[in-house]
Amino acid sequence: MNTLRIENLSKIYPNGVKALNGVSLNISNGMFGLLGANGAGKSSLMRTIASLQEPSSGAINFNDVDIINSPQEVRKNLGYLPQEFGVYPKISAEKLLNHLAVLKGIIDKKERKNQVTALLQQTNLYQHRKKSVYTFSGGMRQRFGIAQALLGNPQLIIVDEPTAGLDPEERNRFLNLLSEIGENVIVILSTHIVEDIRDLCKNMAILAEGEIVAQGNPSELVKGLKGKIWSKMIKKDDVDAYHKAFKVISTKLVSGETQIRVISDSIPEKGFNSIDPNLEDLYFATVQTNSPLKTV
Ligand SMILES: Nc1ncnc2c1ncn2[C@@H]1O[C@H](COP(=O)(O)OP(=O)(O)OP(=O)(O)O)[C@@H](O)[C@H]1O
Repeated sequence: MNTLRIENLSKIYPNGVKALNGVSLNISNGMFGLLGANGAGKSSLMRTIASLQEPSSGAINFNDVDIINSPQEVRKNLGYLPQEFGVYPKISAEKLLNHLAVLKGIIDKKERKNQVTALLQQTNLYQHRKKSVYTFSGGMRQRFGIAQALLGNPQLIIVDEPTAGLDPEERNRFLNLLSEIGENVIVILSTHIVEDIRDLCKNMAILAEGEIVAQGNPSELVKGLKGKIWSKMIKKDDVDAYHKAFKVISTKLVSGETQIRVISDSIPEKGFNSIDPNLEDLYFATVQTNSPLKTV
């Protein structure tokens, strides 16, 4: 079992932006979802765990080794799919993966060939191996990104917003691939898409303005909201008034009408219906009230 312990991590960039503020997390094998809006600090956290940048303060231990003082410990165990993978050279996927395997230190030629072939098959790219990656679709590129991240059998895999821009079929295929991998290693999936986390992650955290505002098992966290989420269909013109009167967590157009969802310990007023909370409610409720909700 691999363990990643993050304690009281903060990151202040030279321009004074405090991107992370006292982040503490315990992560073990399986898929861990990190949910947060744009600018919440997800990439800052991912880059710091990947030892691409140092934190301003705090500690990170991977399998009980301090990886801020010994970054090579995490680097040799790391598979990283950054948000921007950069420009692909005009060589075939197979050649590029082989080249990346050399860079990752897989020097034995036979072993390298075996790994490259197995990973192209696992990511369903084997039939496209002779094509250049820059001709690939978004989904194929992300699958190639995972193939390169898996070179060298890493124990810690970090994927930063991997599903943005993928069509639903590719997104499904990609997420299934991740969950297969996540059984025996740590996979940290950073995303602003609630659905990416709902079905796949046994543990998650919500990051807002550099702080962890909720963490735990997604369904346990959602259970904590039971009986507290109320909905009502209202006129579009009344939205502002409801925002002033109640803790509105979301407003949605449903068949041309406006549905508001409100968080409240008891019925807010006549006409509201109690509804089963979902992960999206948890996300909006937590980010807006910013009150830490924790389960053990
Ligand atoms: N190298 C940097 N120098 C200065 N500020 C930075 C740097 N990188 C990120 N920031 C700032 O830190 C904050 C957190 O950014 P970060 O990219 O970590 O968030 P994010 O949750 O990954 O968002 P996104 O999904 O938009 O990438 C933002 O205010 C951002 O502008």
